Order: sequence, then structure tokens, then C-alpha cells
Amino acid sequence: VAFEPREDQKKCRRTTVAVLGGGMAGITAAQALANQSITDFLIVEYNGEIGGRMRHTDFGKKDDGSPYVVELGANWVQGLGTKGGPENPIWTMAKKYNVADEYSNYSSILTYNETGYTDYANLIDDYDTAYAEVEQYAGVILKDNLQDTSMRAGLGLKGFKPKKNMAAQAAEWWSWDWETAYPPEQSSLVFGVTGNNATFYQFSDDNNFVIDQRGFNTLVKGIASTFLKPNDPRLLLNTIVTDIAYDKNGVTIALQGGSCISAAYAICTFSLGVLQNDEVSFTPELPDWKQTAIAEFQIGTYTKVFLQFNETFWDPDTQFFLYASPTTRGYYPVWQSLSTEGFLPGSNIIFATVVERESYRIEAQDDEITKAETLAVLREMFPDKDIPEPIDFFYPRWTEMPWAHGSYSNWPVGTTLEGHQNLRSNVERLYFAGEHCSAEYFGFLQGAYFEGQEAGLRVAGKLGKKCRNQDWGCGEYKRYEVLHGTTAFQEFSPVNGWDVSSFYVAGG
Ligand SMILES: Cc1cc2nc3c(=O)[nH]c(=O)nc-3n(C[C@H](O)[C@H](O)[C@H](O)COP(=O)(O)OP(=O)(O)OC[C@H]3O[C@@H](n4cnc5c(N)ncnc54)[C@H](O)[C@@H]3O)c2cc1C
Repeated sequence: VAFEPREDQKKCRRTTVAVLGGGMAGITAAQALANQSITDFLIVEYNGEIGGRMRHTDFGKKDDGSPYVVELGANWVQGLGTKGGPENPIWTMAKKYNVADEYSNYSSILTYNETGYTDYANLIDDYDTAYAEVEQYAGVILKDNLQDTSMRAGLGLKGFKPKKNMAAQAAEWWSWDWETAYPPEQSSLVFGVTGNNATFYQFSDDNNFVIDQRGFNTLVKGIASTFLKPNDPRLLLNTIVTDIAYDKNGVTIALQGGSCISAAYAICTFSLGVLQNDEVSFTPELPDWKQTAIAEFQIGTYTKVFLQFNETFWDPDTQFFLYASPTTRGYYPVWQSLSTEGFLPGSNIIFATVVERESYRIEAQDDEITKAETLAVLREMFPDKDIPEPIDFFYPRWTEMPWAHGSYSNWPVGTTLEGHQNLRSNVERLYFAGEHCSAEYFGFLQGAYFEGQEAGLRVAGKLGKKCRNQDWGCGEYKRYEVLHGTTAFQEFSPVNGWDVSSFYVAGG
């Protein structure tokens, strides 16, 4: 395919495909290109290493003074797969690149409130019972082309109404908000259920927690090693995109510092947070249908607060500790022990997770205040223990990172499959990928994996390569300039990013 740059583009570095972002989606997009013998590409990445939201840090110290490595972003391989059944490609890759992980046992949980240990685990079972009925209801809505509603409405209709019962609020947070980073009020019923089905029923209901001391992004580096040499000049690290100019002939990418890249095609894998926060400008402005899709979908925030103590004062044989605040839903609700066998035993590290509103709240305050709040909660949970000051304390501020602006996306009430498809669709020669583009695995690493691959294959198709996927076709994405109130059942097909059945049931 001939690509004749305009006069003003001639000073830019030229490439056939510019892959914007070196996270999971960018790397699988480039791999798909390489697999189609398109080797003239550049990967442009803001940070000093690839992996994007698979990001780790040194934390605490071991007896010998060296630090542990903990994951700030993605931490679990979610939905592994069954023997002979479909396998989550993230799990396949985790095995291939010997990523160290450990089974997360969600039954290994103790429940607490402000008075200490209080057994309300039965409320998690009550939630599960209601949720099983919500699943059936979601199937009816989807098949009969009815209007979607919120997960809150669905749970309420099926009898789960936590209201002022703070233990029930905690049980619901554990079962819903923890995964989606949003409360049920703001989450689509249909797409919440189908997303859950695609990962946990199609693959399996297992989650493995990564404790690899090289960092979880070892997995992305492994994928990259199949087509990039060490120090490959096609990988541009510490390179920040400021503007993307696109038209029918190509894409020109302006970089911080004044240089530019001109490409026949570009694949933009920046997070929905980056797109929503105008971190990068588009020339011309993106069309209305695209801007609407970007504005409608939502990106959550998920924050892990790490504490290292000089002893493990909690039960070292339990993985999870659920806390119900007497006043505030989602106030340091889940505590996870890393000091437990199989994880980082003897590390005396525990971490709390907060999402959404509580994430924003703690991001806006000093570490010292957050530390005091977490200690106060631990002292309520373990009234018989003399809980000392932590010897190390850290949490990331995801919404403030200019290359992420949040953690991962969630399907809001009111967005149809057609509306979501516009998030995926290309604008001229500018293609999009990333976890938020996945209709079935949004939020998960596998979403980024599949969407990167598809964008790479579609661009390869435009560059004259043989079509590798007959299901969704090659080249341009389908898009909807006019959106309908609901998306008809027959449109739930691969062209709209719907590759697997919506009706998986528990157990595969
Ligand atoms: C706290 C947290 C917990 C999570 N937990 C899990 C989990 O347990 N399991 C799971 O499956 N998923 C989890 N996820 C989601 C998972 O991390 C994402 O779905 C996935 O990593 C997204 O990959 P991506 O390629 O779409 O985007 P990204 O990883 O965001 O990649 C985009 C890349 O673009 C780069 N970029 C952005 N702006 C610019 C710019 N202006 N110029 C140049 N480069 C730029 C970024 O640096 C980044 O490397 C979690 C995420 C977070 C944040």
C-alpha cells in the first residue's frame, strides 16, 4: 500500500504502522503485525519500560535488607481455563514465561466490623443466591432486546438489598465493587453479567495472584521477545505523544520535544482515562460518534495500600480479611495478607484495597492521614493486638498518572453494544485498541490482549495481508453513526466484538 507523506510530514520519522503505547494491547498489536510479516513499525511508549498498567514497585524489606516487589496495577490472572476447554491467553502466557503465581482462595476469608471479628460470611452467600437469579434476568434482557438496567436494580429485584446493613454492604462490595471498581448503581446489569460469564464461566472461576519478583510485566516482556530484539530500535521508550493528526492518507504523531512520526496507519492503545482527560490532542477533533463513546464509557480507580509491619499479627493462614465500616461503604474493606504461605511468607506485608470514591479521597490526602486511617481500622479489627506503626507504607495515585488516569474500565448503565463498538472503531487510518475496547473482557488483561491482536490483524488486512479472521473480517471496524436505544440480539456477533456466547453457565 503506497504511502506518500505530505510536505509537512516529510521531516518526520517514517514508519508503516505506529503502535501508540507499550502495554498489553500495544505489544499484542505489534506481535500480530510481525506475525503477518509487517516489520516496519514503531512502538511509542511514555514510560521507561513496557507493561503499562502491569506495573510494580520495590516495597518493604527482607531480612537481608533487600526490597520485596509488589504489583501496583494488574495482579491476578483471572479466569484460568479448564482442561480441554478454552484457556485464557494470559494464563497460557503466564505458564509459558514461568510467571510465579499462587491460587487465590476466596473461601479463605474472615469477616470483621468495628468491634472485631464478627461472622457475617453468610451474607456473601445471600449475595451469590441473588446474583444467580440476576444472571438469568440478564439473559432475558439480552435475548428479548429489552432495556438494560443497573446491577443495583437487578440485585434489589432478586432480593438483595443491603441498605443500612453495613455487613451486607461489605459483602456486596466484596462480591461486586472489588472486581468492577464501581458500585452496582453505576454498573450495567447485562454487560456486568456477560463480562463475568466470558471470563469466569468460559475459562474458569479461578484467579491466580502473581507474586513474581521480576514483576508481572515479565509476561509482556516475554510476548515482546518473540518479535523484538534486545534494545530493538523499533521500541521508543520514554517517548510522549502529544498530538495525533489523522486523515485518509496517514497519521502524524507529534512527540513531546518537537519531533514527529509519520505513519501509514496508527493503533492508539492509550487508556480510556488518557482519552477522557485530553492528555493527547487529535487533529482534527475526533468525530462526534467517537467522542460520545469515549465520554460514555467509564474508567474506575482501584488503589492498593501496602503496609509492612515487623510482625504478622493477623492470622497467617488466612488470605482475606473483610471489614465492614459502621458508617462508610467501601472504607478499607478488603485486606489481603502477603505474609501467607505461597505468597511472600514472613514478609509481614498486608494490603488494603479501596476503589472509586474512596480511591479519589485517599489520593487527595497526605500519606500520613491515610496511614492513620488504616491503622485505626486494623485496631478495630484486631482489638486484642497491640498494633505498632508500620515499617513501610505506600500507595499509588492512579488517577494522577498522566499515562493512565485511572485503573480499568467498567460498563455503565445505558451504553449499548453499538455504543461500545464506536469505542473500538477506527477513524480514517487511526485504529484503537486496549482493555476498554473489549466488549466481553473489558477491565481484564485478556481484553487488552485480544483487542491489540485484532487491531493489528485489521491493519495488516488494510496493508494487503491475507485476512486471518473470517469471523469479524479484516480492515475497518463497523461503526454506528446513529445509535439505537437497544442493540438487537442478532447484532451480538464478532463484528461488534462479541466473539463468544453470552450464555456460559457456572462451571463452563
Ligand atoms: C490497580 C489495577 C489493578 C488491576 N488488576 C487486574 C487484574 O488483577 N487482572 C487483570 O486481568 N487486569 C487487571 N487490571 C487491568 C489491566 O491492568 C489492564 O486491563 C491492562 O493492563 C490494560 O492494557 P492496555 O494495553 O489496554 O493499556 P495500558 O497498560 O494502559 O497501555 C497503554 C500504554 O500507553 C502508554 N501511554 C499512555 N499515554 C501515552 C502518551 N501520551 N504517549 C506515549 N505513551 C502513552 C502507557 O504508558 C501504557 O504503557 C488492573 C489495573 C489496575 C490499574
